[in-house]
Amino acid sequence: MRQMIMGNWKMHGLRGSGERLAREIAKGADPACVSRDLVIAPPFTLLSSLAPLLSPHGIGLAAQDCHEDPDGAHTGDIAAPMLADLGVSHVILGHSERRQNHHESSALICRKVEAAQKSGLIPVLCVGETEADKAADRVEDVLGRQIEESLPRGFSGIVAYEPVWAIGTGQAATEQDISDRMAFLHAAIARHLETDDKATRILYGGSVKPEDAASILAVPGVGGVLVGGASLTAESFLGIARAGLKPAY
Ligand SMILES: O=C(CO)COP(=O)(O)O
Repeated sequence: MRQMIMGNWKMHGLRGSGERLAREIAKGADPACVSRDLVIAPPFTLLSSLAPLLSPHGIGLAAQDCHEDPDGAHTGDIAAPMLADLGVSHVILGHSERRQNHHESSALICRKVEAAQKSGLIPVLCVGETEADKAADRVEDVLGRQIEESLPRGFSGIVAYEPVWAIGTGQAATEQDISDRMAFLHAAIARHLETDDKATRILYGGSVKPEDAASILAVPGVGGVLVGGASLTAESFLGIARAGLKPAY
């Protein structure tokens, strides 16, 4: 399975700076794209202007959230069909910043995943434990519950394992921890969906940098990485996209 390098720009980028960054990534991306799938998730405001800059280079376009209904009286929200209409290919759902800042429950996230799939978008469902969960030795309980409650039965998409304590802290999880969590998540997803153990691509996210990307991407079971801060310059994002690849460019 091809690995995916996904950049989550979060709430960063005005038109000028966002389009400039997308152009720089697109310019350097073609050789890196040969063996990995690249996807950029800018804020909603940049989706339509980035679509024609990224798609000719085979780079996917992701939104960072969507509403669970296809339309309706929901001031300020964005529906999945609106995203599909702009040429969006993926949507990040259940990111810990939305679970925390917007009190999103796993049940709500599950409905969003279903809405995304119905519109032909590929959901990227985020799960991850907090520092307190880790300290209380309940990581597998928390991850297992998030999988059970956020993944609809007919799930067809990507899962991202993002330990909350690793996000934006500069402290990525260790390779051993990532390997253990990948094995646990692959088994939990397969059990829940009654599929093959390795059928679902699982990304790792949390302080991924160009320097440690090659070793993280080499961990068994890792289907790619979801990158926050280091996706905000072309140099570091492309450094991660190329990490560990033979220099055929
Ligand atoms: O939240 C993340 C990606 O969705 C990770 O963010 P950082 O790479 O900045 O830690």
